[in-house]
Amino acid sequence: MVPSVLGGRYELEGLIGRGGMGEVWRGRDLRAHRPVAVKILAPQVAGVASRERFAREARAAARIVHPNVVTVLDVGEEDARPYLVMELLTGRSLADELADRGRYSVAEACDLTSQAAAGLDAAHRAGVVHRDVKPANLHRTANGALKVVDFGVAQVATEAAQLTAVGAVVGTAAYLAPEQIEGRGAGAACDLYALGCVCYELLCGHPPFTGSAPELVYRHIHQAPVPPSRHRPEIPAELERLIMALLAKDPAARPGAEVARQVLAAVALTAPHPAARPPAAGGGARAGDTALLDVPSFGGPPYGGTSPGGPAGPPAAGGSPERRTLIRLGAAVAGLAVIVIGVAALSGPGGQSGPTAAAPTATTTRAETSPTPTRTASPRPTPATPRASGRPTPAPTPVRRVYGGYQEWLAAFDHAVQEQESRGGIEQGLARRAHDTIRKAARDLLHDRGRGRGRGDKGARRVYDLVRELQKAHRDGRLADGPLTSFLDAGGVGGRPN
Ligand SMILES: Nc1ncnc2c1ncn2[C@@H]1O[C@H](COP(=O)(O)OP(=O)(O)OP(=O)(O)O)[C@@H](O)[C@H]1O
Repeated sequence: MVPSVLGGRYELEGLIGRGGMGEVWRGRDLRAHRPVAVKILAPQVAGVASRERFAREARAAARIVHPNVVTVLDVGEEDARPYLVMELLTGRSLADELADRGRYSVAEACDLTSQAAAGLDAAHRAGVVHRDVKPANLHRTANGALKVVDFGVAQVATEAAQLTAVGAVVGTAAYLAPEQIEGRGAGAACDLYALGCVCYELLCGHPPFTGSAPELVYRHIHQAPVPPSRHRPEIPAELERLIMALLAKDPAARPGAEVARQVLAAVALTAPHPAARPPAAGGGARAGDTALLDVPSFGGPPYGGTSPGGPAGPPAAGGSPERRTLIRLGAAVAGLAVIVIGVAALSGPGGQSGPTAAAPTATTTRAETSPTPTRTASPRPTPATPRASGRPTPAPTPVRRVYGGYQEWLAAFDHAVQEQESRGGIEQGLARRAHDTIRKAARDLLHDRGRGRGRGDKGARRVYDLVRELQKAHRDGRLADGPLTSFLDAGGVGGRPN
């Protein structure tokens, strides 16, 4: 029996679902007058030790404020049953979606997994490990944002289970890292292993290992996964390398969440977008041969030597492959970021002034849903000053300072177009052209790979023309106010057209 009001504040309105740990209810915060979701721990996992641990984990989870992590609002206890109050999510879990629709397109799978990686990165930096990453704990909201739910709950379940059955492992066997199974500690790297399993499943329709629980245990520990491209030949090579690295048996050999996010976001951007370009029937050549991001290996200590269970630090210092990759990418994009800011400067009112908003305050449109933007541009960069010839001079603080790179800025641009499409207010043809231009520019940029200016320059100019076209469409009423115009306003590409 569950009381109808918890803590004198949260009124329960209806059961959303039941899991191994308890029940999730739709409710209302009577004090703040807003809808909430309430997770109530099942009695069998609500022993005294578990209750204390649950409260600790919930408080830790509440520290993670990120657009890709469900917001924990409160934690309490009623009749010896601990409960957790969260933001109420719209949409459905990826497990439900997978069951209904089967595998995802490469672009969509990478976009979703990159969002999950962003959430995990924020958690790991806050010292919180999820330990039960799986499609059922990844929730896609109605506006397309992905939220990781159930942080820290698995640890409570593990401890509760160990009280009753020595050696019991809690988690979903298909996503358990070898070190978790063997009880060698479940640090941040176990979330990366599970993320690799999830990405594999979104792409192939099934996780890397299947079978009964004992078979799964054996396979996670001893078997090499079948490369996902054997199931789906169009999987790009760099994506396959990432997935195989995430599935490394040795936790120290797995990449960190931020590296995973970058690779996934880059692949999502350049993989064929089903809405814009339906994939050719029957597969065909491996798209990975037009590699985007060179990620030769993920050797080295991705967690900077943190102990199991500790936070994932930034990429290892010195010459680790991860770091070299980032530096190479940075070198490749820096010149172009400057060009784009430069041309943006020309698009300001009158065509002469500096960029009106070269210092966006939000990273991507997804970040708008967060009460606290994840990264902010501070201090405000100095605007680029166009030369008399119209060619830009290098901007001292390029966009990449805010977006992490031109590639990422393009990804945010593309995402803004997608968001605008999902809300309406943009002509279909215009949206399709925008996706095509942005993705082609991203491909051209990677083609250059730091070899100096070439196709990437042309791509940057096409992006500039696209911005102009969108501004004109806004003036002509073919593009309504929304996520895309906000992006253009905030993204260092000139002021809103008059
Ligand atoms: N904040 C939320 N807002 C809306 N629905 C939610 C929220 N959190 C969880 N749910 C939904 O509630 C249902 C039950 O979730 P719960 O976490 O208890 O179970 P599970 O994840 O399916 O299983 P388990 O806890 O055993 O891993 C799921 O359908 C889940 O998508």
